[in-house]
Amino acid sequence: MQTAIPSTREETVREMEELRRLLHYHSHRYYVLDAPEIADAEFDRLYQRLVKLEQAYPDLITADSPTQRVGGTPAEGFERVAHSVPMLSLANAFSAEDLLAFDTRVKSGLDGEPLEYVVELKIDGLAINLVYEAGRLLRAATRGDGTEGEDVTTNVRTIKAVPLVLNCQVPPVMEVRGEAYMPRPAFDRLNEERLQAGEALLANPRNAAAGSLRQLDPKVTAARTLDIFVYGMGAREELTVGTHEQTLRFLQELGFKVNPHFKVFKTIEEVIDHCESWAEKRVDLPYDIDGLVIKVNSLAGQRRLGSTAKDPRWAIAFKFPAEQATTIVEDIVVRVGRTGVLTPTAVLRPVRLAGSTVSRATLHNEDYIREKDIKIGDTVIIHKAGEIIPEVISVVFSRRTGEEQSFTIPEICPECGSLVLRIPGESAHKCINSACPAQLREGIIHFVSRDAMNIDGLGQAVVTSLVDAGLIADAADLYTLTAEQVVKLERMGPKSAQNLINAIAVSKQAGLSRLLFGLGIRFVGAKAAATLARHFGDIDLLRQAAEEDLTALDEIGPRIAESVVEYFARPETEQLLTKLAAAGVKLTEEKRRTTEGLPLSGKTFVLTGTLPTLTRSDAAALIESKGGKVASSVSKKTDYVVAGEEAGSKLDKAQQLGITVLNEQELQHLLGGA
Ligand SMILES: NC(=O)c1ccc[n+]([C@@H]2O[C@H](COP(=O)([O-])OP(=O)(O)OC[C@H]3O[C@@H](n4cnc5c(N)ncnc54)[C@H](O)[C@@H]3O)[C@@H](O)[C@H]2O)c1
Ligand SMILES: [Zn+2]
Repeated sequence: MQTAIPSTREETVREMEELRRLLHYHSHRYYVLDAPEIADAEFDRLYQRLVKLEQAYPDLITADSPTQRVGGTPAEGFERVAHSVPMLSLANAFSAEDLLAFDTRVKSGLDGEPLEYVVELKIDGLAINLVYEAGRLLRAATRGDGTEGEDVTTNVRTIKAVPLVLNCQVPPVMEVRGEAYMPRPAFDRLNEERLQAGEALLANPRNAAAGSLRQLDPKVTAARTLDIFVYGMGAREELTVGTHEQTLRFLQELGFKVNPHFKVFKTIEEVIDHCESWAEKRVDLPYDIDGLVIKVNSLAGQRRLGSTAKDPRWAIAFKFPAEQATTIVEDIVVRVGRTGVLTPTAVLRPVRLAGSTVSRATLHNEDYIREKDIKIGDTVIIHKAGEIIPEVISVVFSRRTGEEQSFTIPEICPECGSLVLRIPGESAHKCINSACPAQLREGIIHFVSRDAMNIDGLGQAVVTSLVDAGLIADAADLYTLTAEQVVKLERMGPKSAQNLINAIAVSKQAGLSRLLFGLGIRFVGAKAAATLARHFGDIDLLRQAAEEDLTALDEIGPRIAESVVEYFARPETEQLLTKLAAAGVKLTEEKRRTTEGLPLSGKTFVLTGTLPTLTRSDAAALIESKGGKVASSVSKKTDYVVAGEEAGSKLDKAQQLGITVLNEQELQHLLGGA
């Protein structure tokens, strides 16, 4: 999509019309049919584009523009209900800068009055308005277009967390608002059942929740295990609370389920830190959140700020980088892994996803491709959560043209030409050649990966060149490489060669747990590796362990134990370990790490910009080895900011907060000349 404003007015008019048409179409699919065709991030991009054009040409804003209206239209089949207080949407913030701008707007709206923010999780479900009369649930409605929603009372009654009668004295009429959602386990179960029944899978828990609440048969809703968190009130007569926080506590006392993770802050900087911290923590929640909601705490302040036609000025939604995106499968290629298994991979038209550009997604195996019916040329929705490689979750069948091509696993290995066989009883296909060069290469790629030895600068391309040039025949050979050898590789300058050698040297201290994982012992994942390392503390003790010593440990089952014993009995393992030890690679692990007594214990560092010789992760490893902590964003709790070339907003912030800024040399000095 273009980013510049079109040069002529006619072009702008045309683009705006097209955007409105697309946004209406997709809103209908999303809000009314509960069957989106594109990922939310793509919808948001189209929407932001329209906002930008409307800002440039305010006279071209039409009353029916999606930027002027809330949500969708109520669906057929339900009674319509008018909301006594409109149910608005929320403006979005996609970055710290957006939150700072929100803070500035709020402060000027309140003439600089002292201010507090309440930050809540943004549950990814759908808004429900609950009307209580004399303490009894009278009606429940969806948001609809904000003015009128659908009457879904009978269905909402099946949600156990919705109190039908309230605990104590309440005003004669009271409206409570909350988010109905489907917990992740219930969603996975539902999709599993649909898969068995040959029905279309639901795109995400939000759409599943919306679809479940809008069933004409309440028995279906009841079977779907929905839940609700409430977060505010609509009409609120005769209430004495003065802040949003008090409202939440009051609702809790009345017997409503309020999400426990809300917090009050005095500054926007603390709000930003808090929001960023949830980007990782959220994967541990049993339900989906798509961001956090920041609200002005004082209700008087909220009233003073008021609302636009679409959203309140006293609140904003901070959205995480998108985890889903829509793109096209341009090709399907096969990669041979370190165990010889062939993994089909989709080559995608590059697309932004969860903060990075993605051009590949795993397709796991042939059965997976069949099940999802993925073809070359298909438009697909892809998904990425946490650190996991993106996955294709579904095909947008309505975009099929008939030109798409089916894919089958090749019968001979694309790397060595040997025969490929399907492993009996599994869905995997495998190259039968145990000396297949792909296996060595992939083994090294695994060895240096982030959760293993974590060697920066050793990506796929460099490893491939090293293997192809015959410079390494096993992982231990990495440690005898010299900068002179490395610099001869294609696209390798003297500086990056030296950086690579530094990073390899740093990895010698990675410790037993990372090493064990990096060795790629069958069934030994990062977690089992950590358990083994913590328990044995030394690779020699682990090598002598019998299967029953291993299975005695929590989390180590017979399959892992058998595999570990078999691995250490191999002569080539013996050889490899001898070489690693000779190279000075650490083969032990402190049984428990404590930072007490270390020189940097209790100090928090933030790294920004490019340092002259150390990569970020090497610098972090050095700091941590001296007991320091490395954080991702600058706050008042930061002790030092280490800044290199092209340091950005973190450096500005450090200067604002008066935090000590170090260059690499000063850091090295602090580390004791390390
Ligand atoms: N993929 C598509 O085709 C498509 C189409 C239309 C809309 N969408 C997506 O829908 C979203 C826009 O929907 P929207 O207008 O409902 O806005 P929104 O969902 O971004 O924000 C408003 C809603 O947040 C919810 N919410 C959750 N927790 C809350 C809390 N603690 N306090 C207050 N509200 C809370 C409420 O339901 C409220 O109505 C966007 O993410 C957009 O990408 C996608
Ligand atoms: Zn092969």
